[in-house]
Amino acid sequence: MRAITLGPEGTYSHRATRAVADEIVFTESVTGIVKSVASGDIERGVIPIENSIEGSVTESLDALAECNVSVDLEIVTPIQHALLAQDHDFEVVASHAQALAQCRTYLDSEYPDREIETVSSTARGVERARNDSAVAAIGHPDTSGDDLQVLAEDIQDRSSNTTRFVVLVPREERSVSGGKTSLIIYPNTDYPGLLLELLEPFSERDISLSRIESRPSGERLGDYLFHIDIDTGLYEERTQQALSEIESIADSGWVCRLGSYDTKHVLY
Ligand SMILES: O=C(O)C(=O)Cc1ccccc1
Repeated sequence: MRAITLGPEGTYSHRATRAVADEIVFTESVTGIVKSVASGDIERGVIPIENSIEGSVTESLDALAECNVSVDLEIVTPIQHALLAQDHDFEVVASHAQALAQCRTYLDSEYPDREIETVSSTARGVERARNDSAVAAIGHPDTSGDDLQVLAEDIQDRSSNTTRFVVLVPREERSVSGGKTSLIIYPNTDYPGLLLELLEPFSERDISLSRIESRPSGERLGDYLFHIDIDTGLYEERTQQALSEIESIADSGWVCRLGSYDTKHVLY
């Protein structure tokens, strides 16, 4: 099975993808991964979606809002960051925005005067550090190779740092058989109590939400898409009933069923 994920080699996304694919290709943007799967160029895509310290990867949520791929599996994995550099005399810390945010307290207390550089992935930051002694990277300790030192390990702000990735498949392969479901609701309207109304069909059927996140629709200020994950599968009658009720409330907009899936916990 061929899968595309965030590269270059050595990213956390790469490590997660190894659990589901034997052939892995890389690109430098989450949007590019979603596009490759939607167009049928590559069978699977793996993107980071949410982190226990830093929250949602908004680029991922926005790319999924096109609703042209499906979620087939979620991968949950602990993340332990290391600080990597040629030596201690670095001036810049380069990494993915999520990694920098997950280590904010550490950087503020240990290296308050160093410049921060956001790059497209942790592995890209490691590459920067390998090519430039003025740069340190935050990434997985195994990416240090022969030319970088691991200056510090476990530098994330909380010892428990977990990231959730999703495995994407083309829309035609959408599964209804997993135990969790991801949805996007775009009501395209606004009135007092709208969100309450949209959530009641879940509550009435004892369906628990594991996540709700609003993202701007891009249409106008104050207009939102709601990304919702629930703890039931699309194959369940109560999920179908709740969704048809929600569809009639959101009849000026749309409801996207991204798919039902199970969870794989990956330790590496
Ligand atoms: O840049 C990477 O290595 C990624 O895969 C994105 C990411 C960054 C930080 C934590 C989890 C995923």
